Amino acid sequence: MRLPSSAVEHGAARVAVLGAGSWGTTFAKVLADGGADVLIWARRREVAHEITETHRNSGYLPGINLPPNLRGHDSLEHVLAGAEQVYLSVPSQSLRSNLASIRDILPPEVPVVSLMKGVERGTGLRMSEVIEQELGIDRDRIAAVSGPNLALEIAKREPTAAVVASASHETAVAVATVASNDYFRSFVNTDVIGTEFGGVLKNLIAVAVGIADGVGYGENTKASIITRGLVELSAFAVAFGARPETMIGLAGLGDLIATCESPLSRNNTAGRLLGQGYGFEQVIAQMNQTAEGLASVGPILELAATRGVSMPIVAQVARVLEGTLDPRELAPHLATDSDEPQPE
Ligand SMILES: NC(=O)c1ccc[n+]([C@@H]2O[C@H](COP(=O)([O-])OP(=O)(O)OC[C@H]3O[C@@H](n4cnc5c(N)ncnc54)[C@H](O)[C@@H]3O)[C@@H](O)[C@H]2O)c1
Ligand SMILES: O=P(O)(O)OC[C@H](O)CO
Repeated sequence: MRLPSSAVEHGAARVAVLGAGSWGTTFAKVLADGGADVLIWARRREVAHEITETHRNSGYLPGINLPPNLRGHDSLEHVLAGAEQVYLSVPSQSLRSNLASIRDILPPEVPVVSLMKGVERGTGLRMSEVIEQELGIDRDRIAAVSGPNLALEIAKREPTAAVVASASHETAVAVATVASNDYFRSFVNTDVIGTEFGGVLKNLIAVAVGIADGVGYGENTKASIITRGLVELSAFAVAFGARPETMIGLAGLGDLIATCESPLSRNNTAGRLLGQGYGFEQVIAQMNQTAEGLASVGPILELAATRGVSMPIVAQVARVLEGTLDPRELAPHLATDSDEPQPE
């Protein structure tokens, strides 16, 4: 495999980012601010044009100036040609169809990096699994980035850390080398399962915290949901092969704190609207950005059932979404299987 870190040593790495929403654009800025020569693919020509000509993506990152070494284009062929690393940041449910469009034009051997935090409805597959399946590439070429990474804060250069996970340590290091700068530090690990599931599951707990917020409950309720949520997400991820320590790292606890505490979080916002009494369809209509948690609830509960993992908080979120549980009834102490006192 080509190791792009060498490209950094000898000059700017040429990287491609697919998806020009808030995270794709912010991550492209992270890469560009780290010295890479970045081309970002936008579905809409006017967005690509705005990025290149005015160094803005005003629909997603209002008030943020983008660097000149970040340019936009609406042609996948153009963006991928010559890329040494490829980053993917489209909504999780659209990943598979987007991969079908790049399968034949992906440069050989280059790392493919998921920036996404969802699982695929219908299959329950993590994004790296969808990439492996749809592109037919070796898993050593695939990496996933996750962590406490609220886009707008990072776009403003607020210091942040993330973790790059790959089955191949070399790939993780190559990606982390390019995806680091003076305000964004990438750590590495080889626990792809834990890193990806951390990003997916914290979204669901953030919806629950948002619901509690919307109802008007205070800090005790939210802290209880976050703490019990960490137990729940760790039990789930470990049952699927994650390392326990990953779940208390940046991609687990770190992201859980950021997403549950921030009004910038779309998942938290969606939960708050539910807690205020809006129905699922009304919430969807009010969201103009992707809240991955809403689509992940079903597949996560299906996966949990296959391994006998109890997920009381996520199950309650599902019931609020389907309208069978009053948001005021959501409670962090409820267990799905027993009313008897449980060990913490
Ligand atoms: N925004 C964040 O703070 C943040 C941080 C970390 C990870 N993420 C993850 O990044 C991923 C992308 O989220 P985002 O925040 O950029 O979402 P977004 O809603 O801001 O942008 C999504 C982008 O995908 C495009 N898109 C929509 N449907 C598409 C389709 N069918 N095919 C191709 N492109 C399509 C949209 O036009 C838009 O450019 C999600 O999995 C999210 O969980 C987001
Ligand atoms: O806005 P959210 O809820 O998708 O969260 C954004 C990031 O995942 C936070 O790390």
